[in-house]
Amino acid sequence: MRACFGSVLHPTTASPPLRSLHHPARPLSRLYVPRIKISLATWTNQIQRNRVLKEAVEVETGALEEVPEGGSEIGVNRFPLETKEDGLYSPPKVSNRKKKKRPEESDSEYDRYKLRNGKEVFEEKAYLVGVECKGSTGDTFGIEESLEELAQLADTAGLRVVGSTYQKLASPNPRTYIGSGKVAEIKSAVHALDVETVIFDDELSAGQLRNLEKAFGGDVRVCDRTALILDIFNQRAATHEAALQVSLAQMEYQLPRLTKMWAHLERQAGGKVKGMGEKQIEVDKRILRTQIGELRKELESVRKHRKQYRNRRLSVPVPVVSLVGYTNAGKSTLLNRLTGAEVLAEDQLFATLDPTTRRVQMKNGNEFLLTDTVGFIQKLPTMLVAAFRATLEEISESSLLVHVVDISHPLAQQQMDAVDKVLQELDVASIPKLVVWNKVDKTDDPQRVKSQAEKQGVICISAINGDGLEQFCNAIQTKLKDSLVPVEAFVPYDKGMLLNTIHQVGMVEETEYMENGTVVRAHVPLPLARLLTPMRQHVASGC
Ligand SMILES: Nc1nc2c(ncn2[C@@H]2O[C@H](COP(=O)(O)OP(=O)(O)OP(=O)(O)O)[C@@H](O)[C@H]2O)c(=O)[nH]1
Ligand SMILES: [Mg+2]
Repeated sequence: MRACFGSVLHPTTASPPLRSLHHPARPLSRLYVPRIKISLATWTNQIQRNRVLKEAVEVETGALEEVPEGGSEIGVNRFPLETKEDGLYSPPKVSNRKKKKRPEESDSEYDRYKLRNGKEVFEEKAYLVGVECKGSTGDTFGIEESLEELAQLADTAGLRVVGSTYQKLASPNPRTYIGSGKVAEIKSAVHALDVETVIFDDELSAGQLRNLEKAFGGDVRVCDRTALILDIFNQRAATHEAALQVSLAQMEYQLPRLTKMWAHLERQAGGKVKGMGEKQIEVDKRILRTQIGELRKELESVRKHRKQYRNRRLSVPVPVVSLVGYTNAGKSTLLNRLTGAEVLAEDQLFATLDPTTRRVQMKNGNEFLLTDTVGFIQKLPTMLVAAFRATLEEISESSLLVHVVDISHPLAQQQMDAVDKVLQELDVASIPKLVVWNKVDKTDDPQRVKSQAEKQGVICISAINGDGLEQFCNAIQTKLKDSLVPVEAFVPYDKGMLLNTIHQVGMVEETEYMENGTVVRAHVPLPLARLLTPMRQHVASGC
């Protein structure tokens, strides 16, 4: 038995066993307990290790036949992400018969145990499938580029991609997403390459998942991009809150996909227990709903604590600047560079899940808070972004959004569009935005990129070597000023701290020292303007 992406279900009570999400034949004995995080890869380990050990024993005892020299073994690299011009994949010409193993193949199975994120994981073989709908606009990701990104996601999740294919369709097939010819073609590729998981580049319905698994044969798991991203989030969640919100998102993803999972039992019983599957789904759904409810309650209490901390932070009204952008654009590297924070920054997708906030002090003494947030990706379901409420709150309460773009990426423009789309969905398009082109050092012609940026009024930086950061901070200051509120207030001398804060976070134009206090004219962030309200009234009446 192998687990599906995110389908780590554990029992809390003596409930009937839940079945694997996409695989009725694989019973999952326990219902979900969110505190225990087991990713697809780690879950697979023990089962796979047993399989490998069994095969090794069989080899030792000569239970398996030798494969002749130059036999029909398929190397995993023989079909690396290749499709023909027309998008049609030619399945390898090998028999579908169960392949015979050589002794050294057991060793190569051992090679598939890798250390990822500090955990030993078994690299499952994955095969990727995409669909390009005719009429889709050319300014978005092309199908090959989207599949390339899916391969990166699969790699991040700890899978080994052994091949891919795509199909051009007028519209997806409601039953199997792809056409029947393509299903047959993938089936032979899957068997020839010993594929364990087929990943679709778009979200599939419960029916499509079930039909595809049935079509590919018992042992192959089918999942989609969303489930893959959820699995990465599950592996990477580092804080209690992140773990809880990923678990919740996984369960919410699973709930509608539990439909008719038990229909196979009716078939096994020759149709004598009609309705049994139906009842079991209801039981499973009820258990899952109860757990979703409990998880929500737990999340709420964790969030309450975080809110208290945020409120304390907001009582010092320093403007908040949030770094947003495509995953891997260099947001965390920029935060680290500017603040000396030690946020994990690496060449992997979704390295950051939890927001981190640090104070940045500029040369003129002005300050702002800089927040690093979870990266976005194309085809990211809004429900998934919404799950990261902490990130959302940070973004929506910012004075300024800095959109970090990896300008060295061949699809920089498409990535920018994808980020803008998510920001629109999050309803934060009204917050002022500053676009920065990062990784300029990595481009072929940094000088040309810089002059292009200048023409467009965009800041060019290299977070890794610090190039352009002073200009970047100045641009932030100018932008922040646009979002500041002009105030004129009388600050009594016994409220000297407040005057300091105005100097720290606002822009002071004029100060006048009176007998009992200071009259100050400045631009300050909205929260500070609110704090100063009584003193502004004082100005109106007393000066
Ligand atoms: N050459 C170059 N590499 C950079 C630059 N900035 C970041 N990187 C690299 O890009 C990779 C991703 O950087 P991160 O800071 O983790 O990116 P991120 O936007 O935080 O990514 P997520 O957390 O996944 O959303 C890392 O390997 C960085 O070293 C840069 O200015 N130049
Ligand atoms: Mg990051």
